Amino acid sequence: MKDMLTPYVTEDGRQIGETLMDMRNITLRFGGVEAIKDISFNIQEGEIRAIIGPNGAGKSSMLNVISGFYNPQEGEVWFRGKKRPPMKPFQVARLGIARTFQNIALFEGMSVLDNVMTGRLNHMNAGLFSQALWKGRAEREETENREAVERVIDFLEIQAIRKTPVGRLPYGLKKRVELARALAAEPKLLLLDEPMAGMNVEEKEDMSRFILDVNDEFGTTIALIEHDMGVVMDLSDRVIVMDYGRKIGDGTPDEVRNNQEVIDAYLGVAHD
Ligand SMILES: Nc1ncnc2c1ncn2[C@@H]1O[C@H](COP(=O)(O)OP(=O)(O)OP(=O)(O)O)[C@@H](O)[C@H]1O
Repeated sequence: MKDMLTPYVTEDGRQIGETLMDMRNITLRFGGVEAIKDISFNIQEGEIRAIIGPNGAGKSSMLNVISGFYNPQEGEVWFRGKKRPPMKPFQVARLGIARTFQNIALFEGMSVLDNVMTGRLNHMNAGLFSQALWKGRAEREETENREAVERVIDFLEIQAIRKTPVGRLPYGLKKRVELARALAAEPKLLLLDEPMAGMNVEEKEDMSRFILDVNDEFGTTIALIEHDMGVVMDLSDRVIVMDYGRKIGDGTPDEVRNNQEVIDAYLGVAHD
């Protein structure tokens, strides 16, 4: 296997950079349940990195550790060359990590535009007091936020529904709006929790295209959990396979496909 810790160029010519996120010996427990058992892996700048595994393997728990929803009992989280102390999710978001959720978490009564705008909250620094003191700065910030939101709305081709309340949209479009909101934050690392869940074939194709375009055009590094194996193998540069809280495989889609332990886990071979 090639040394993935150094920058490399993918088969489709994308430049992958240095390590962006480094998870070192992570263990996460819920009471007596070890959801993550001593797992290490890295995510390199520009990569599309998938986490797969059977139900209950610990995938969501891992995404929740990355996004600060859970702080692991053991191990270290390194981001952009610095060890990250235990943090709250909003602090992690400020570092440049945005996410979408398995069950869509949008404001159903609000328009698409307003929902996407909430993705800019981390960029809104001018409080009421400073707005009064430095009106110019607050106005500049407002313009920047509007422009960032409009860019994302154009990019994800949701201009036509920008005024529509999210509650009236079909499922596939809601998922796209959620992606838009995460992207509006201009994250360094984008976490997608089952972006294709519940979608039909056409919606999955659209979502795959948008994920690839986001990665290609914005250079956003992406980590995703996804159950659709075809999608995972097509989209990802490298795949981590979890089973019962352990990491049983890590490598390119081909390496993972040919890993006997991974094959056994998916075929349901009994554990000792
Ligand atoms: N908040 C929690 N409290 C207690 N146990 C939990 C909690 N969250 C997850 N677990 C347990 O941790 C283990 C891993 O769960 P997790 O949801 O991370 O798996 P998963 O691979 O994402 O599963 P799925 O594919 O079904 O979403 C499971 O045994 C689960 O019951």
